[in-house]
Amino acid sequence: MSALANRLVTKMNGLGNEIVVLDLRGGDVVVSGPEARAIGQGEGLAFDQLMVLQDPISQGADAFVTIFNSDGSQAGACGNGARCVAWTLARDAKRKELTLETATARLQCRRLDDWIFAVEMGRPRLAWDEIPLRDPVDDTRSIDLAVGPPDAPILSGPSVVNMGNPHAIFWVADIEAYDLAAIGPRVENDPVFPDRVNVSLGRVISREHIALKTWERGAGLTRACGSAACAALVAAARKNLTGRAATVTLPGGDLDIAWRESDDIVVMTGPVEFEFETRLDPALFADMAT
Ligand SMILES: N[C@@H](CCC[C@H](N)C(=O)O)C(=O)O
Repeated sequence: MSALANRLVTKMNGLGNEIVVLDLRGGDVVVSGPEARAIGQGEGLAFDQLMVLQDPISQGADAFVTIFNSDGSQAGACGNGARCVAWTLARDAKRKELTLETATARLQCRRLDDWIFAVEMGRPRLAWDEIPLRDPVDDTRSIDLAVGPPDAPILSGPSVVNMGNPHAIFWVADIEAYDLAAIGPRVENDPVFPDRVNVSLGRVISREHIALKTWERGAGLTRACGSAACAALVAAARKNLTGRAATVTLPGGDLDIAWRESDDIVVMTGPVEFEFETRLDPALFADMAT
C-alpha cells in the first residue's frame, strides 16, 4: 500500500485559490508528481496547489514546503498556499510567528487575526536570467513580446518579475476584455520563458490599487495568485504606476502588498479559509508502484 494512503490532508483556500496541505513532517515519505496529481482526484480535493510539509532543513524553521501545481509540476512559491500552511502550523503550535522554508526562500509568516496572515515573500528578482528569459534584455519592466498578429497585437510589452516563480504581467485598460484562458497557455509555453511563466492581466486603478487576473503555470485560471499579486505590485512600482504598497483585487478578493524599502522584501497580507480535513483514499494510489 502507498505510504500516502490514509494520510490526513487539510483542504483550504486563500481567496478561492484551492489549496491542499499534506503534513509529512516526522517521516521520510516524499511525494512524486503523479502522486500529487492523484491526490487532486480525491473527493473535494481538486487543488491549484498542494503544499507538502517536511521536516525543516535549517534551524528555527517550522517546515520545509514542497509546492505542487495541479499538473504535478513543482513551483518555487505560492503566496496563498503559504498563508494556509501558516494557519495549520499556527493552529498546531499555538504561535503567531512561523517560518517556512521552500526550495527558493525562507518565509516569515505572522498571524494578524484568526484568519489573516502576513507573509514575507522574499526579494523580487528582476534580471533577465533570474526570471528567467531565454535572451538577454536590459530592462525587464517591459519586454519585447506580443500576443496576436504581428501588425496588430492585442497584448504587448509585459513586465516580468521573479517572486520565487516567474511572472509576466500585461498592463491593460480592462482585464475582462481578453480571453485569458486562451492567451494564458500560449504565453505560459512561449519559448522566451525557458521555465514557463505565470501570466497575468493587470489594470492600475490608482497608485494604491491594482486589479489582476492570472493564468497560473501548471494550474490554469485561478481565483487568486498571491505571488502574481506581489509581482504585479513590484512591476507597477518599477514603472512608477503605483507606490510601493497597494491593494491588489483578484477575482477571489483583495490582497495587501507592500514592497519594503528597508530590505527589498515584499510582504503579502490576506485571508485564509479552512474547508475540511480528510484522509487520503488508498484507491487514489492503486495503480502506482509502492
Ligand atoms: N497560487 C500561487 C502560485 C502558484 C505557483 C505557480 N502556478 C507556478 O508554477 O509558479 C500563489 O498564490 O502564489
